[in-house]
Amino acid sequence: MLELDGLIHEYDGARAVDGVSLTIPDGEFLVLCGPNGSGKSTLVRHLNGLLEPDAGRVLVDGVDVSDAPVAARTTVGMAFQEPRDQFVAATVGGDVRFGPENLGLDHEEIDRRAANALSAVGLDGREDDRIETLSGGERERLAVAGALAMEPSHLVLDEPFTGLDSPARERLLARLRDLHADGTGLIVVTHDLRYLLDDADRVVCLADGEVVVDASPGDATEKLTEYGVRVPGR
Ligand SMILES: Nc1ncnc2c1ncn2[C@@H]1O[C@H](COP(=O)(O)OP(=O)(O)OP(=O)(O)O)[C@@H](O)[C@H]1O
Repeated sequence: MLELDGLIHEYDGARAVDGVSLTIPDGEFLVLCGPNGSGKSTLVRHLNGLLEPDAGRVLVDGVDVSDAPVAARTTVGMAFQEPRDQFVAATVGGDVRFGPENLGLDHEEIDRRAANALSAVGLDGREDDRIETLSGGERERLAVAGALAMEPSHLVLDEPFTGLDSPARERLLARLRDLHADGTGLIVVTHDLRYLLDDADRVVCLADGEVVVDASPGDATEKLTEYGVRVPGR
């Protein structure tokens, strides 16, 4: 379970997250939406200790993330919108294998995870490609594959559909549905709900760093348009 308790984050005195409290049960598929600059990326970076709260607490399975950042990073996997700094190896295969290797898994398991993750994002057969030769969209897909390969209990994806064409988007959506069915918690950050609303359990919308909607997808849609979030059929 993930718990945010009165989370506040400021950049040079400007409040990006303004007292957010949320409990996210294991296995929940949560969509986190809101207009540009509403604090979504800042909020999710707290879930695995990439940022430290100015006030409030973040707990992963009851343990404060500040006390156990390594455990939090194993439990909560994350892939970002602009993955420039996320790569640790020179090649696609090296990068996607890096996380599982660090978990000390055996070779067969690492091979299985790497193959599954690359296939989910349509980068199968590209293991030997150098990352510097990938397009922007391919880099985003590789960042998602790196998070998938960790097989974390909670997977956080920040705008994962941005660089994807329609077949790639469908493939990733299918993988997310499978993960959810298998019990993985998903938190997908997006300002465009059109691809996700049918699958999500819950929609949370931020505006100016505060939670303004926290509802089932069916109940949330009417309010979301007020906050500039695209919903199906609108
Ligand atoms: N590293 C930073 N330094 C200073 N201010 C920042 C930094 N990162 C974000 N901010 C500011 O904090 C606020 C929240 O930004 P954040 O990126 O969390 O929002 P977001 O909802 O993810 O936005 P977007 O949808 O545009 O990605 C914005 O006003 C932004 O300008």
